[in-house]
Amino acid sequence: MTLPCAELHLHLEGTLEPETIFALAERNRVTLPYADVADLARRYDFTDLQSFLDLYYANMATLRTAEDFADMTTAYLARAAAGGVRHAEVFLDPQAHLDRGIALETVLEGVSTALASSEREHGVSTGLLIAFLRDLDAEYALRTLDRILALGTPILGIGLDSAEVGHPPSKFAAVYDRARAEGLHCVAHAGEEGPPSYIWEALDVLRVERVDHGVRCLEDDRLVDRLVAERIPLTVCPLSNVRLRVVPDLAAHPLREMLRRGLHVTVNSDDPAYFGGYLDDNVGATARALDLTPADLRELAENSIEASFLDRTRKNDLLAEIEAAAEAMAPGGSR
Ligand code: HPA
Ligand SMILES: [Zn+2]
Repeated sequence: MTLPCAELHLHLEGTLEPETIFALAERNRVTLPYADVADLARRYDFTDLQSFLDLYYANMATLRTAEDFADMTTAYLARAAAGGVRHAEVFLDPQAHLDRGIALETVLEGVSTALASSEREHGVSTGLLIAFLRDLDAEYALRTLDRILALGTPILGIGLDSAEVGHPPSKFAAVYDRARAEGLHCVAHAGEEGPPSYIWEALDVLRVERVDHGVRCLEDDRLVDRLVAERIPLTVCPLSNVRLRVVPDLAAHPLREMLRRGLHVTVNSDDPAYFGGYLDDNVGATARALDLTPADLRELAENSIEASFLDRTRKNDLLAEIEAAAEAMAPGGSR
């Protein structure tokens, strides 16, 4: 059994399983360049972030209608709930769909409809983070943000994803200023493939409240000290880091070192359909590879709640659920 927790780093489009991609292709009469599901699954042998992104964007061609976006979101929420997720703050890449000629309204309607019924249907509260593609220009991001705000779709905040190296956070200063002025939360991918200086920029220029990935902070002691002192959460994704060769294998993953150094780390799945597992799979595999203790697992679950953008009351309720579950799992407990 996994402890109740929050998932804070999850790309909805990264939850499209090979079987779903084929089902959507058939429904929308999209011709895929793969012979069958097994042929597609064989291509999930990535060498770096870009090799994954190429396939990730290509497979989005199967998403056409609001129903497709709703079904993708619902399938994720059901699977996440089964793995102990009680709150999810999820990324969506609207520009990747706009660039394929899908209307913003279609994308947002499908996703937000599924998110709105999640608490009732899956017991998972939700928030939507709009991610901007950092390899595209900042003016396009700003235009897209303005259009989303004009539509009035409820959103929790913004993030920055896609190809990191060569696209430092400072490029998006104006976008983050605008989002903050609108009362939105601000997060950004930094220090996945990019250097520690990108994490500094995300903090100093974008003034992010959380850093997505951030594992390369360990190359800079002064940066680690700052992240600890300011209690900035890092949304770490262990299986993603292995599959994108940020680390050689799980046994070499720095998660335990990060915990020991006092960093506010959480475990997340990033793109679970592509990287070999959902949040519970990430926690389980990492716990085995790194010999994490029950106290470590409880700290990770508690961190995920504290690092979320939930209000204090809901955080306290979920922390109480974690405490009860941890006690039930302890030797002599009821489970
Ligand atoms: O892990 C990621 N990194 C950057 N961009 C992404 N887009 C989806 N997943 C990722
Ligand atoms: Zn990510």
